[in-house]
Amino acid sequence: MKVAVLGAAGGIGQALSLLLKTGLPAGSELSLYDVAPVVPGVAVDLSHIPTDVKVAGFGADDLNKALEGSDIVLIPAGMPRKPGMDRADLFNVNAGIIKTLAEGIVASCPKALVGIITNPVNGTVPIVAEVFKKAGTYDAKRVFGITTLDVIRSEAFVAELKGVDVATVKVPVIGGHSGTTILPLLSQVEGVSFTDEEVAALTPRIQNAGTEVVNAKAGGGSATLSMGAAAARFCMSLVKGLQGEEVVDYAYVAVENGDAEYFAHPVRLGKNGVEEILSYGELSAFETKAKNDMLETLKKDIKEGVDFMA
Ligand SMILES: NC(=O)c1ccc[n+]([C@@H]2O[C@H](COP(=O)([O-])OP(=O)(O)OC[C@H]3O[C@@H](n4cnc5c(N)ncnc54)[C@H](O)[C@@H]3O)[C@@H](O)[C@H]2O)c1
Ligand SMILES: O=C(O)C[C@H](O)C(=O)O
Repeated sequence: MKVAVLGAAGGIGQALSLLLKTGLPAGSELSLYDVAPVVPGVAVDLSHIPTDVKVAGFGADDLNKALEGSDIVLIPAGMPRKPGMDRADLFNVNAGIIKTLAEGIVASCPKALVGIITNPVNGTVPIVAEVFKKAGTYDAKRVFGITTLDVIRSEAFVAELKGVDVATVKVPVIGGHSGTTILPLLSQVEGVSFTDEEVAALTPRIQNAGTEVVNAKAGGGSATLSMGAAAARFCMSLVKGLQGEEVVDYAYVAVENGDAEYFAHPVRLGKNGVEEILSYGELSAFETKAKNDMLETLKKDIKEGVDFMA
């Protein structure tokens, strides 16, 4: 199993690479790519951890070498937010980065499963899909926007609010990855119930959790450690799927006849990536309204990504 991390020298990239060095199955290869000159050093540093995962670092000119033969490519490359910015404000800078990296994937590992972290995820996932379509290598089952951070935050906040063991909490989160497009389905959390007031307070807390971190870091970036943990967890779901295990996880994927062209759903993962897009089930009246209200924003974000490649 070869996993490539593009943007591996950044805040997320380093945390994620550490977790993959210690968590990937024995015999795996971890390929670290970044335009920052520190990336070979990150690889050397990680290589001193005694696990059976081989690490190599690749600098700016070696994207193709970094990607060659990859089964999974994770992309946390690009600029993070500062206080006062929306994720959409990152589009102009990050769209070009994502396009270049997607072109590298076309050239070197067109069959890889690709997990996109770079914001704004609502628009960067369509860019990757459009690059692959242009090249004739698109397979909708292999392209994922990673929304696991919304899921793990929901688990943490629900456990904290209800005083239950976090290991037992499962919270479905659908939609997109910004503001109101993030829709936690609190009505479907098993074993606990919420008052209307709790739902009205917890839903925006989950939706604004990224901003909570951005403000707390006071200009020093956005979530990196929790995102590293989230991306590592999602990567392990992809790995298990590739190994033939049946896994269900949440991700922002292309959906036919869905609420929008791309929408985070529960998906059944397997050897080909998405084996089945599962229904998100019944929504409460609160969730139905929240979903209907955010669709215009989500569709606009998606169109921005598609139009960038037109
Ligand atoms: N999907 C999510 O839930 C989620 C969560 C947190 C952050 N993010 C996003 O992830 C991105 C990275 O955040 P971060 O905190 O790690 O930022 P960071 O600035 O710490 O790291 C970004 C890294 O990308 C590298 N980079 C820039 N251009 C590149 C290119 N063309 N090729 C390869 N590498 C390149 C930089 O050199 C840097 O090392 C941001 O866009 C941020 O908004 C997404
Ligand atoms: O909020 C951000 O800008 C980063 C990330 O999307 C998050 O949810 O933490």
